[in-house]
Amino acid sequence: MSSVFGKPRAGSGQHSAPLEVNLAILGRRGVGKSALTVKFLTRRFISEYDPNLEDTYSSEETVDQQPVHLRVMDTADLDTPRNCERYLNWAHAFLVVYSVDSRQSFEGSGRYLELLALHAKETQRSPPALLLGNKLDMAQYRQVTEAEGAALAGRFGCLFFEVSACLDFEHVQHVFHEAVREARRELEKNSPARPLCISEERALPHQAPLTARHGLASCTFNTLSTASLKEMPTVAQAKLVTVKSSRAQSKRKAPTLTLLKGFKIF
Ligand SMILES: Nc1nc2c(ncn2[C@@H]2O[C@H](COP(=O)(O)OP(=O)(O)OP(=O)(O)O)[C@@H](O)[C@H]2O)c(=O)[nH]1
Repeated sequence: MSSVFGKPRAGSGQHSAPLEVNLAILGRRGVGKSALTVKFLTRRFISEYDPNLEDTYSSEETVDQQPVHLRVMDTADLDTPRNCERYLNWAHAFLVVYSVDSRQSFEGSGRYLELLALHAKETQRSPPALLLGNKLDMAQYRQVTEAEGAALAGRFGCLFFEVSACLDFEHVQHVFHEAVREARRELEKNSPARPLCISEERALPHQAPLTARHGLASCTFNTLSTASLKEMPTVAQAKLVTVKSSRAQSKRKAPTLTLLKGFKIF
């Protein structure tokens, strides 16, 4: 009998379980965390919603041909980081957002990056962060230059993008997928490949060989040694609601979003 566990199989990537990635979006109020999240999930720019809701959204993505179950926590920290454990211990990657037309929000993003760096030092675990300067469409009212954004990102060793939640979807999607790639790199780095493996032809100690006990002409006894499971982060507490956008309802093939609390989707 030949064992297949632990050995790469042709095309196995297509049917493998999706990679689970938790992404938290941080930043001061009004920088566009919700607008970016909704843009990514629905391709739409939504300008109106309840700013006090902290929601976690779930979306099935394909990143570099790999299925990914992505959870996005759109945090609502008010003006300073509070009760941060809920996302610090949960996220595999962070998007730290400021608005290019707000110096105050830029300073706030620096504080978030410091918080993440401190947490990484304390826990010896460093989920990647990406710095985003949002509202690029408001560039004429800039209070933060692109060079300043890049310099801050450089100080903390993170990727940097300027985006706009109300411009093209592809750019916003690219940023979220980059966050998935960063998270994946970090997850792979921290969990060395421990494949499910089968060692063949191995008899159990203190037991007669299976062939003898059952009188089988030929039998291979396989010992299954399972991969040790990585400790799973606690999933954020939230109410699960399935929401279909009107476009999803009108086009049967459009993706259905599983949202944990609803935006107003028009
Ligand atoms: N022009 C422009 N406005 C944006 C953009 N992103 C968000 N906004 C607007 O900025 C305001 C705040 O956006 P939100 O997405 O609510 O910001 P937030 O960071 O989630 O804010 P809180 O929920 O209060 O933490 C809203 O009026 C949005 O319509 C953008 O890229 N460009």
